[in-house]
Amino acid sequence: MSVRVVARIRPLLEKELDKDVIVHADRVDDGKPLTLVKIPSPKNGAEEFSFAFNSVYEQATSQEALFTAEVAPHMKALFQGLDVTIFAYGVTGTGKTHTMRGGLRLAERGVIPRLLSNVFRRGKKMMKDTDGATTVAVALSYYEIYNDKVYDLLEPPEKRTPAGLPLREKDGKTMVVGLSERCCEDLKDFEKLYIEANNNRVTASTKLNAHSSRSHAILRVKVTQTTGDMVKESTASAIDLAGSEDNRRTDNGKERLVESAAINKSLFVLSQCIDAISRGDKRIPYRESKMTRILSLGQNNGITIMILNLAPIRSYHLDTLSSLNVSSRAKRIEVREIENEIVYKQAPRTNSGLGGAHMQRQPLRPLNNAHNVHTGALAAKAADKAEKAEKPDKPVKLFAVYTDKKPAAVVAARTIPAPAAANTSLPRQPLQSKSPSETSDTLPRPSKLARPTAQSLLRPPQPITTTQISITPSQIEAMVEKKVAEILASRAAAEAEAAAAAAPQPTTTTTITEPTPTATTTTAGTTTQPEISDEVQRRLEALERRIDSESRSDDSRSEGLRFLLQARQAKERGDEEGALRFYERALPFFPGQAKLLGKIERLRVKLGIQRKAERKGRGKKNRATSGDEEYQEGTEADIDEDEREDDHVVAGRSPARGKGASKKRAPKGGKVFEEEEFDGPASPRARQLLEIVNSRDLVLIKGLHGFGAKKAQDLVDCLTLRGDGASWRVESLAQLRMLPGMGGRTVERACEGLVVAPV
Ligand SMILES: Nc1ncnc2c1ncn2[C@@H]1O[C@H](COP(=O)(O)OP(=O)(O)OP(=O)(O)O)[C@@H](O)[C@H]1O
Repeated sequence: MSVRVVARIRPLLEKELDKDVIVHADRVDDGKPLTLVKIPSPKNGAEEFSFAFNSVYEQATSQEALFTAEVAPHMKALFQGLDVTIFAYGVTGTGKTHTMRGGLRLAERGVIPRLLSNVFRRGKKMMKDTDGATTVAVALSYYEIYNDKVYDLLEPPEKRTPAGLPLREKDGKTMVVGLSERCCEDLKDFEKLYIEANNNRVTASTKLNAHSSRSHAILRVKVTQTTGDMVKESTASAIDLAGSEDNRRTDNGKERLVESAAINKSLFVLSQCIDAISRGDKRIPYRESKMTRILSLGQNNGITIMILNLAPIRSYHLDTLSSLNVSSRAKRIEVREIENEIVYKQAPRTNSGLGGAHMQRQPLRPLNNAHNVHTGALAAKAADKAEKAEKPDKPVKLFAVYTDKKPAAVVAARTIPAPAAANTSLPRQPLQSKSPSETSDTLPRPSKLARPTAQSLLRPPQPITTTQISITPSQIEAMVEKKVAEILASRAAAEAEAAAAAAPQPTTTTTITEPTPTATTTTAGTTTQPEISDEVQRRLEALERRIDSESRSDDSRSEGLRFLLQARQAKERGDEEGALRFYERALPFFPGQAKLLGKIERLRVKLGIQRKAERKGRGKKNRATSGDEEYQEGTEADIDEDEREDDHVVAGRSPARGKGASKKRAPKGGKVFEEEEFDGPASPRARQLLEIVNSRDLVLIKGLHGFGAKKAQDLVDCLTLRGDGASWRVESLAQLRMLPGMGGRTVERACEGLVVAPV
């Protein structure tokens, strides 16, 4: 199923006039529902553009009507185990926060409080209908992404660290490490938490909106249904994106401009993701911003609803066209409606507690078992198969990383229900407590998550009988290697992950679960899956730790890149001292980087700041000189401000090049691009330049080599006028050269300024 995209036109605000209204809802035919948004061409008012959506809501639409039509129908699916994501998108001041949060009065309450009210009501009904056999727990996490950093809104601002919380991919989902989660008993509980948390959100006044959200806010509502020892978990996410804005209209000051750049960049990346998915590209640039990583549009399973908020008046004309363009393409994104797996409760592991809504750590499992892999149809098929084979009732264990050495009675004791909702806000505990010497005497080791058949879900779980098995060192090696490959592969490429998830998922897999002559035994007709020795367990844990630390280093790298970006922005503002400060702050993240050292050195010289080495006298002169030499040489590992992990081509001005660097990048004759970039097939660099130009994003265009504010502005105006609105695109560098104010040299320089990232 596709992402559902609906548009909502807000009513006129005070001081807005009827005569300025240019956006209308319309229908394809009389008697059909409203599905079209109509807006005149900015160039020729007599001409009208029409954009089709799944549904369109007029100015007069009430909060209740929107919720009833768009969100309430999916509440049942949420309780069936599907994740539901609702996000509001649009220009600043168009009503996103009003739609998602709304006002305090009953009629003005937005999607979020209504969603919570619905969840509590359903939960209570379910408990009542099952005479308490099923319990429903609701837990919230709430965070914002501000200037591409993640902050927990349920924690007071004093607790924020400058770097924010890191992200991590796990089981195909992006999670925030260290995020707190609060249990919520009822609507009152929620409201208290929510109001308090919203006070922590970064908002500020812009000319367009007195309370503009300067951050993307993400509320996650985790619903946990427990029946006996079966646990079904699903999450509703409500996302209020910050508004894209045109800085010409906002009168933003310096700080607001930095925020705005971050907001616009993440929204630009979102639009790039939407474009890439709708074009069917293999590579989707999710990782370019934290917001797109978290939103994972088209990657996440479940139901996704995008609400496009629109202002009806002329002063938003071009912005409205641009957001209509983006969101109408989002309709083409396919999402898989796949329920979350039911899991069996297990005794809490002592090393749990990375924190966050999804952060209960579990033993490493095969990837195809770690995703939401079974549809209702598959589950039914599995049940059918199980019945036909007259297999025993107990759940089939697909993968286990612990050796059960306890007698069956002890194993059975593990099925005693664990506390319903573990508070995952605790800091992460070291893993050492899992060593057998510390746990085996007093605590039984936690049981594994077993993948149940649908048949088995209907019956009480049986104790699992296991036997000690032996595995050779080479088998262990093979298992660990396979696991490493699986995990690294899952992180390596979004496309590989999407392809793997889209492919039919086998119900049993991996060498670990495959019975081998030594690993499988039969006891009283019950086939047990192979168990894994403590040694494997230890190695898998070491692996987990390695992956953890790798993902942390990813985050610190992006932190460093952020400083580089800030340095570049400062440089462009002419604030060389600021630029120097940011370069220096970036240095610890890229120790010894020749190019970075060179930049720092040159700025210091320019600003007349004496180098430490010079101050300390001759004796140390050599060391300082070697720094210079390093810069002159350039190295393979040089870092550019705009470097991005996943991209082949990176936007932005290329940093000043040392001899070595220019040698590397520029062909003879000083040209860093090939002639074909102008007339022949578009090179990656040319495509990147065209993408930036076609984005009409002033901040990005201003970042191009040789572009100042005026040239960028002229180009955006020219594109808008030239092509009857936001849909017209410059298709080639030759075409770009022909635009007024461009010319060969300008395009050439802009192209030169783009840095081709190493492949
Ligand atoms: N459907 C609506 N009915 C009544 N008032 C609305 C509606 N939509 C928006 N508004 C009003 O419009 C103004 C701007 O709305 P809001 O703050 O929700 O915009 P926004 O898109 O979230 O802006 P930003 O991105 O800057 O945070 C607010 O005063 C809000 O009350």
